[in-house]
Amino acid sequence: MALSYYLNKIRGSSTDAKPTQAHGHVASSVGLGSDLSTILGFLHNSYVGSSVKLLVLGSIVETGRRLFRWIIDRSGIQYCTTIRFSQGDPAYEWIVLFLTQENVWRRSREFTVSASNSRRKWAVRAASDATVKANAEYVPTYQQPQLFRWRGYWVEIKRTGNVNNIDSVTPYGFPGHYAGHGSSIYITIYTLDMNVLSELVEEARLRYLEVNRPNVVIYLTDSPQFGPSQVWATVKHKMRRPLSSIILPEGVVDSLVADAQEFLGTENWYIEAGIPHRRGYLLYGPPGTGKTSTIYALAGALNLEIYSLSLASNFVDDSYLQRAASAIPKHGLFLIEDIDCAFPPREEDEDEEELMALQMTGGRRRPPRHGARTTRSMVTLSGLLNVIDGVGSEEGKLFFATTNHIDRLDGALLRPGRIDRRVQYELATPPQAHALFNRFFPTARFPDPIPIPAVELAFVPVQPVISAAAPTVPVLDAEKLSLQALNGLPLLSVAPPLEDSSLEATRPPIAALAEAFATAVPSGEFSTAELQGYLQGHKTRPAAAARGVHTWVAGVRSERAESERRKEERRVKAQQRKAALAAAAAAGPGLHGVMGGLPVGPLSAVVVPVPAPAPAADDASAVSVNGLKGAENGTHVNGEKSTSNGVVNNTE
Ligand SMILES: Nc1ncnc2c1ncn2[C@@H]1O[C@H](COP(=O)(O)OP(=O)(O)OP(=O)(O)O)[C@@H](O)[C@H]1O
Repeated sequence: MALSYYLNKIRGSSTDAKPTQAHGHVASSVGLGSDLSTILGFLHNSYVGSSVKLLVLGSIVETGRRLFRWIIDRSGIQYCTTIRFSQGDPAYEWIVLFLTQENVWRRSREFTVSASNSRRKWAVRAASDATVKANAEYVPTYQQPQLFRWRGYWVEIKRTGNVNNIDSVTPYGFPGHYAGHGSSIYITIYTLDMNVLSELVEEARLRYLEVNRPNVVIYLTDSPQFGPSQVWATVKHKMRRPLSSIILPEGVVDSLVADAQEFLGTENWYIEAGIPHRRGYLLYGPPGTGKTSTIYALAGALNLEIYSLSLASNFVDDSYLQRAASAIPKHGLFLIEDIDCAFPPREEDEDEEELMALQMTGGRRRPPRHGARTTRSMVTLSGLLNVIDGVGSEEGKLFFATTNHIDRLDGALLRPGRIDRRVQYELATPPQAHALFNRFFPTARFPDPIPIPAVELAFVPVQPVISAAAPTVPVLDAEKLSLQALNGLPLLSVAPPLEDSSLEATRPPIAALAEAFATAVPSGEFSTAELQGYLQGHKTRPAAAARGVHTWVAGVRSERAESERRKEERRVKAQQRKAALAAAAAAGPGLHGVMGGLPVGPLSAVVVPVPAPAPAADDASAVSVNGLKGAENGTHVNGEKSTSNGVVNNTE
């Protein structure tokens, strides 16, 4: 009754009679029958009826869908396969390149733009004109699932992450939300054939190798923002460097390459001999002698990817190192640069560190840490050795370490099985200087000047040039000169009378200049990098480079002497401060502060004996701590004078 009343109301029935309470069974069944017919009639005629029908139909379809899904799941029928690629894993790189080449993100209308750099961003081509120089990269920030055809199969791509957050653009160009996890790409292939998936991944990998053929791929570690398993999150691509560009004593590079090649090709031998298939190399020597360059060139020659890690990074501890090593794929080259920073520093460095610690703690000595290690790395020696020995370094991995301080390394690291080969790098020798000069000035680009016959020179209409600074000689650019001579053109003065230009015009052959350069470079005094830096300043002027090298050598020597002097001064001062701070700490509560690295207190004064400084030419005076000049043998601290034997004069 009540229902029919309200239905009538909705239909605009004129019956306004209020529903009355039915009494008795008959009355109520009659009422129900009339309600039902009213409802049916209502459903038949109104839009509400259509909606209800739709609702029922939808429910049936959804139930059917769920039932179908349930049957598929239970019966184990696979109609598609999904795989996930996580950022930080090398396979992520392959698939991103693959998708970019397949033009999957073509519908994107949102991009992040960044200046081109060596970090790989699989950006889309913004300009249709290929001649437009790609100074910027346009990386799509499109997150919608994409469907495309590959070899006749439907493939669906999904990406995770907040793609609109430009700040969180990854080195790969795919933005995401990185609060503890990186971006992932899901690929679903609609086929029952599982092989198709692995074929797709293999094709992606091959394309990646092909694209990177001219490059060496270098994976670097990043702070663990991409999650615990994603350590090699930064990828760089460097042009391959030919092995011939590495200038080392005869045979060094070749034997390294041959050794590594042999290692990679003898996996079975290692297995049969029961020896872990890995090989460790240590390249050691002064900075700038070519250690890193050798490794990069070797990796390029052998088609290896480099996984480079610095132990000094503040997020690299034992467990991170372990994870990083085990994430390196087979035939990856694991590189640890400056491996010495996992070892205790030498005494003098320790002094400086201790001094800093004392200053930071206001003169109070910090309790020594357990293990008494003051290294700059969080990695322990045992952690490092475990990684070199352990699972992480097996599976055909080459392990390279570099150091400038082999003396700091523990013997345990250097034993065969961990480091199988050591290569010492030295400061440049004259033959290296010679080879470097030839590399800078190849005769193909700097042909020997064609000797001008005297009779021909007599007819050269040279403009006399008057200059106070330079001699008035015929000034001829070497290259133009030879060209003109070859073309039979009259020889003319073609350059202003700068000293360098005149030098170049009349220069001897490159071989003679290289010889002169090599003779002028003292053996074992300069690194190859330093010589390279010098020659870079004379890129097009071999004669000037050869002539100026004497002056350059003298200049660098005097700079070094000056820097040595300053270093010694600093060392002495540091020792004095250290002694003063130690004394202040020993003096106890009377002193309660440190100012400018020196202890200060309200009334107390401490005078401590300090080691006599090395006599400096410009500072023959007694030690001055606290900015006051000392007298005789005494040392002033807080304005008071000590006695010659260092006894404390306390003013209190
Ligand atoms: N032996 C060499 N042959 C060719 N180039 C060299 C050589 N040594 C140094 N260089 C050049 O000097 C620069 C620095 O070299 P590299 O980084 O390889 O030196 P390193 O020994 O690894 O130095 P560090 O110990 O400081 O890492 C590079 O540009 C490289 O081209």
